[in-house]
Amino acid sequence: MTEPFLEVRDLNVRFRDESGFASVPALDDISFVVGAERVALVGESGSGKSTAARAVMGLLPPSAKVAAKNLRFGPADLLSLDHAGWNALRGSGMGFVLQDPRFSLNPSRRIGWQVEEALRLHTRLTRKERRERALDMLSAVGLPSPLRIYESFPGELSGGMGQRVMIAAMMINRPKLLIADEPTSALDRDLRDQILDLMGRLTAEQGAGLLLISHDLQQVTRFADRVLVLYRGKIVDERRGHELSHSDHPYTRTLWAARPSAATYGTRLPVLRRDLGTMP
Ligand SMILES: Nc1ncnc2c1ncn2[C@@H]1O[C@H](COP(=O)(O)OP(=O)(O)OP(=O)(O)O)[C@@H](O)[C@H]1O
Repeated sequence: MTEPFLEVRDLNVRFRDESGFASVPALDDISFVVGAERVALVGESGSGKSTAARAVMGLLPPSAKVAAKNLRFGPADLLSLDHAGWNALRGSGMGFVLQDPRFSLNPSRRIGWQVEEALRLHTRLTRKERRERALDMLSAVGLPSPLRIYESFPGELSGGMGQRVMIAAMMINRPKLLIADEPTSALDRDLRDQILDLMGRLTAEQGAGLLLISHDLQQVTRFADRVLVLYRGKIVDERRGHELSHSDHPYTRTLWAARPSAATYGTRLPVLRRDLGTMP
């Protein structure tokens, strides 16, 4: 692996409610790195996948207490970044694709304006250059008639097209890391692999890393270089993607056995029973 872009060491997150901080942390000292590769975080519902992604993106709510021995993105210490530092990082170093583009795209702005945003905020490109880059990017993500899409509003696009637009907007300024939190779970089954492959291809072409949060073990097995398995806020297993199905770890085996069938495909992983005797 190349030099990692993201380094997470002993990341601990606790949420607070009216009665104080939860006794069980949402993330219990997890450590991992991501370089120019595809890393997936999997685990049942509530295991901490989204909390890990949000901690890395600086998007946890104020009720979260975040501590870590090390939480770095390149030279940036994420624990001490101020508002301006986060804005700079989010527009140029890291991109995010979330579950449903309807919540990420501004419904009242044209697609072109939104795809160009990172260039407008973080580069000195002229209006004409930005437009050219945006049209190239819309074409690179496989959208037909980029010019028409450029002039459209989000409400005129399907979910799959919206997700392609998000990917274009996130990759246009060549980030070092793309974080995708369940990016395909709102899409029809036949679109899921296409969208994932698109993110994989663009990140590889740009020499970037991809951190994928997924509950779809089948998808992850095919796609990820490395898979980190989360259970109750801890990383309990780490495998190469294609090795996940024959992991000898008891929790991974249970998770694999509980993966949705064709009939239940797309649903969240169930919360598994808690009496896995040999669990760490
Ligand atoms: N804003 C919050 N306030 C309080 N507790 C939270 C908050 N967000 C997450 N949690 C708790 O943190 C733990 C991890 O949740 P998280 O959403 O990260 O899990 P997940 O693996 O992403 O689950 P899912 O697959 O259902 O999205 C859970 O116990 C959850 O209830």
